[in-house]
Amino acid sequence: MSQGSVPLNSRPEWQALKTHQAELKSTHMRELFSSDPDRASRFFVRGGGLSLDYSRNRMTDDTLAKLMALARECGVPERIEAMFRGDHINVTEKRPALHIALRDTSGAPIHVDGMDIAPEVERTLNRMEQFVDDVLSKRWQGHTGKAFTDVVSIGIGGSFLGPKLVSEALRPYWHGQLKGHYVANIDGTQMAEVLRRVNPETTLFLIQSKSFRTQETLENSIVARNWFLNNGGSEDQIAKHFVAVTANTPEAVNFGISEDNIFPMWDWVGGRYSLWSAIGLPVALTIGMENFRALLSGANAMDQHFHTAPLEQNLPVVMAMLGLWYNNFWGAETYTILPYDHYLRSLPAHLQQLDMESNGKSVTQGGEPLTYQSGPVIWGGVGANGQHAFHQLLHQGTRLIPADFIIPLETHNPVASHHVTLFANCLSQSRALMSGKTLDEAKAELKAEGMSDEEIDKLAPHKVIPGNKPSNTLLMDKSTPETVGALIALYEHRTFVQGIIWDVDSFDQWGVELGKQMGKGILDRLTGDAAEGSEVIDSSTASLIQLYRSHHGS
Ligand SMILES: O=P(O)(O)OC[C@H]1O[C@](O)(CO)[C@@H](O)[C@@H]1O
Repeated sequence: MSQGSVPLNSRPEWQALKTHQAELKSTHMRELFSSDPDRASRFFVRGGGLSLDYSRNRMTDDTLAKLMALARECGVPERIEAMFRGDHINVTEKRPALHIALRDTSGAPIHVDGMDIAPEVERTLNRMEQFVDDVLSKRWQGHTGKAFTDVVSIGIGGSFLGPKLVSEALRPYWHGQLKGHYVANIDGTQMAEVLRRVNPETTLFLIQSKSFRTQETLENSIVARNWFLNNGGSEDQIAKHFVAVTANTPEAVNFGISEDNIFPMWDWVGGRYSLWSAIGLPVALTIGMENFRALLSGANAMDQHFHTAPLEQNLPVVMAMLGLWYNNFWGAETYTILPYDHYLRSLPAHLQQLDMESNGKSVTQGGEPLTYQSGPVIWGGVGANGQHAFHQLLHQGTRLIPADFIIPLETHNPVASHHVTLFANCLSQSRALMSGKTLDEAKAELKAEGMSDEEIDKLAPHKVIPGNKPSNTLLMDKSTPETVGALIALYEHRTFVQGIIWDVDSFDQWGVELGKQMGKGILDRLTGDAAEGSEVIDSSTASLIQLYRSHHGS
């Protein structure tokens, strides 16, 4: 629902933040720390097993109060309630967004249009459990009676990024019986590389597509089926090797998947929020159902926190409002995610889809053009590698890029003194971003090295690091199913809260449709199948098509 007639950026709470930003602009975070020794303990919040130090932000108590006033004015508490109640918060598609229901193990009813969906969620989890158990106990085997050794998951976007992230994040929990592979891309190289490594007698394929209409997934699934049939399998054995997860059972059946092998999805779960559903099957198969349920319960702990904590102590809300502070009041165009944990290396890619597909919008829920910025560009990479690559720009570039540092207090792999060194790297990066180095400090350093005054004057400006670069530090005890679940749920809710303030529909993705629609026409032209009198296309596309066709002699 649109939030009334006063545009967001004309409201008093917004204007107050604008004025406040102008006042705070010339204050360096160094000053904020030196004038306020309790800062770190005050700007610290815990929730769902995670802890957040957000003291290294361009903010004071007043900033927090003003940000929360804006959150209240925009109806954040009411919209959180609406989500948990199952209201149609996805307004353009007229449906709820109830990923929280997938991890609610309380048994309490959750209604979608008057129907309690909790029993269906539990039934599906039990079916997943049975399936995982059948495969792992070798009751469900390949067509020649051999146990499965590999699972190939075919899906793209939300039917790929979430499960892949969680599989990697929970590598220490793999039971080792099954090796997981993911194929998303329509670039045939990915499929070819996977098929080269697996055996048709011992490979299980999971076709993951909510719509069962996604071209990449369908074409890859056809390749997998043909490969199976050309390598010893027969039509009536497909049921032993192909399982689907979809909300579109008729299409999956049409494709040749046995109805018994189809796990449900629901239209009240968005693709990028679906890893908690049967789309998580590749994860459950590699870590076991008990660990998968622990993942759900970690996410549920974050849901409870999000639902009940006051805004000022609400982790997703605090992170959302700080992100918005830089996005809308300080001109930050991008936001970086820096996991200091090798197991979380795919987190930036997952959050990129989660956030950019959700909040990459330019009209309000009521269809009015936005007169302020919505979601930023999300990017990132694993620390400490990034320190030797892109961190230079964070430290000395001209852009303001807020960062989230994410690190577990304990590693699964206590190799030499690596973890404590990694931890030191993480803390020193966020500290360096905050404090920087002044010209006087740079000069003093060079002087101590014995450099001449003339050389110092030339070199010192290059050694100045402005600092005052904001970051959050998110901590967890260890990367476990529970903490990884909570971490992903935290970012889901952070995204939702920002969408509330910007008054966009965070649960639709109409923008991706145009490329899909145009793809068919261009494919027909590339293959020479375009009908007479097809739509006129621009000269750039036409000449690139020509280039491709002449390269292929057509
Ligand atoms: O699960 P499906 O229906 O194949 O869709 C895959 C992905 O495609 C998208 O629609 C974007 O193209 C995503 O929202 C979704 O996660």
